[in-house]
Amino acid sequence: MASRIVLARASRAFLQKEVGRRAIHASSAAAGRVLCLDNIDPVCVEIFKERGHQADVKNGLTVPELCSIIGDYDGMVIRSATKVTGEVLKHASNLKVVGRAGVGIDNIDVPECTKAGVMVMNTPGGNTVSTAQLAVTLLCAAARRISEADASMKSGKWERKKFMGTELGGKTIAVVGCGRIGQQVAKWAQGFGMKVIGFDPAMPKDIAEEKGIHLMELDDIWSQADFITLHTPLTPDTKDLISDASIAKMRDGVIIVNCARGGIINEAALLRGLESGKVASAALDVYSSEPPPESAKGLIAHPRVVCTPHLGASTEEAQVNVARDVAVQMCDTLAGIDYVGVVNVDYMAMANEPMMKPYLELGEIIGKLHSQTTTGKIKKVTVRTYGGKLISIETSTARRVLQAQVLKGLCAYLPGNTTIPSLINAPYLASELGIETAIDKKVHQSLVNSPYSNVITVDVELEGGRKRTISGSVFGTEGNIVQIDNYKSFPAFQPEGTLLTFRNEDRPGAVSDVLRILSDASINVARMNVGRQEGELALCLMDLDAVPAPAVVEQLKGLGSLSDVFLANVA
Ligand SMILES: NC(=O)c1ccc[n+]([C@@H]2O[C@H](COP(=O)([O-])OP(=O)(O)OC[C@H]3O[C@@H](n4cnc5c(N)ncnc54)[C@H](O)[C@@H]3O)[C@@H](O)[C@H]2O)c1
Ligand SMILES: O=C(O)[C@H](O)COP(=O)(O)O
Repeated sequence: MASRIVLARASRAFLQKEVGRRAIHASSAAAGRVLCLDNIDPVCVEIFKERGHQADVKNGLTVPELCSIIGDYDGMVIRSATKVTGEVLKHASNLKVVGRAGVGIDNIDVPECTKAGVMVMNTPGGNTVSTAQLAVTLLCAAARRISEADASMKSGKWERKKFMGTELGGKTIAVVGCGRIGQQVAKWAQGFGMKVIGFDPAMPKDIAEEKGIHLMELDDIWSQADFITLHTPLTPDTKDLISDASIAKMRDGVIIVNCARGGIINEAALLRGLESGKVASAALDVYSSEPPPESAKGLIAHPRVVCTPHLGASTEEAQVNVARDVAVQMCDTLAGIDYVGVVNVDYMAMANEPMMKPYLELGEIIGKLHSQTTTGKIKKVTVRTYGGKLISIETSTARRVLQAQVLKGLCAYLPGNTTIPSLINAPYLASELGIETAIDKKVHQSLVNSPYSNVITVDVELEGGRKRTISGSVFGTEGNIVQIDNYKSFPAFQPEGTLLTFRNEDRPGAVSDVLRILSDASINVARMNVGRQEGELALCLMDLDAVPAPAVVEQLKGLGSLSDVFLANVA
């Protein structure tokens, strides 16, 4: 028990620290510090300053330099150059949000950010036109061999016969990834009179047809296309999409354009395709490593490769767009007003809805109570919501945010957890700790025919099959615990501060022994609740005005009439 008390105190210190560190609610619109990296357009800093934040611009930082200063910042703005790794996050003790001024987030370790309770956002849309324009420019340049002809002329030659090109009109272009940029490229390709086919698992066929894109299975695309243009993110599914195997299925003389991400093309395979003549030409803006290493020089130097150094978003217009978007989005998020562009957690706006407040507070208390009044490893947590006002706010987002808040409370006191839990990382932490989670809309059997509405029930399954259930109900705006396991006649109560819970023999004197020990230790009992069950020990909860010393709890544990003595902090 002593070790549980030490843990409870340490965890409380943890939580207090967390409140100052991570809480992002509408009330905390205080000025923050934001670090702007990667040559972001100055409009970004202007907006942060207008909104009362301190914004520092630093370009070209080394990883150690970044690690040494990031602890001072609430927000960080990056483009593709800065890598947000676990190492950087270890030093980012105040960081709340990483804002990517652009689309690709493959330079950000998103799971590590989630684990650290840091939101990640991007600004899709701001550089769509710019990047689509570069893709079409490269497509034309590759089709008309512009860079070869340019190099030839610059070397003093006049080689009119050498650079025979190909027309786009009447040819088929495959757009792989039909999102914002892919659709824009498709539109302009149609302007050239091209037939557009495409592949995108997330795009409905009818919408694609409306946009003039004939969707096909990926495997069927290769043999149909004269041109292939890539517009997907780099994911495990898209890594090495262009490989020896896919190139072998392509038409002879195919032209490939990549303005999406290096890594989608296997560069060694592409070089082999160019050398064999299977691939007529390739146009590349992005590389598997940037700047490309020595080993990629053969590809870049190939005469039939047109290349640019990741310039898709490098137009004045796009840079202003993404810098403005990221600043506005981050200011709103830091103020708890809005969460546009956040990619790693989708329920923050719901969490800030005023009507959610009492439910979230109650859910967190139930989570804290569970982990502090249970021995044994927690295997599964099921959150149930039922009745009254809850019905009107019951969306899947509301239920998930409630589940996250319950898990936040639970993880704060869970042995084995060393990470500060937050609304952002709690579901991740629970899963890392091997806890299965579920949401259920059915009322728990202990509350069938109960008079309570607006009920949150949390069932916990422990290793070995034991189960525990705690239910709470919101009365007006106050959360109350209304049921623990199957104990009957349990008066509803609002837990505050320090709770002593125990099971006792249901006979005269059992509870008064406890009161005597507490009184000898000068600890006042603010409130007391007792529940009973036929043939079982009674359950007693006492709200204490002070935290008993470990020796006092040991004395209580020594009473032969008690079992399951726990001290819980629910503040
Ligand atoms: N070169 C540059 O400077 C530059 C600039 C902007 C964006 N980009 C890159 O371009 C990519 C596309 O940007 P966007 O704004 O169009 O993003 P987007 O999210 O609007 O579109 C991406 C599309 O790819 C699809 N997709 C995902 N996995 C796929 C798969 N396995 N196969 C086929 N399609 C798949 C998605 O469903 C989505 O429709 C981004 O990943 C970004 O990294 C590069
Ligand atoms: O994903 C993106 O938005 C582009 O790759 C742009 O990257 P950049 O901001 O480094 O130019």
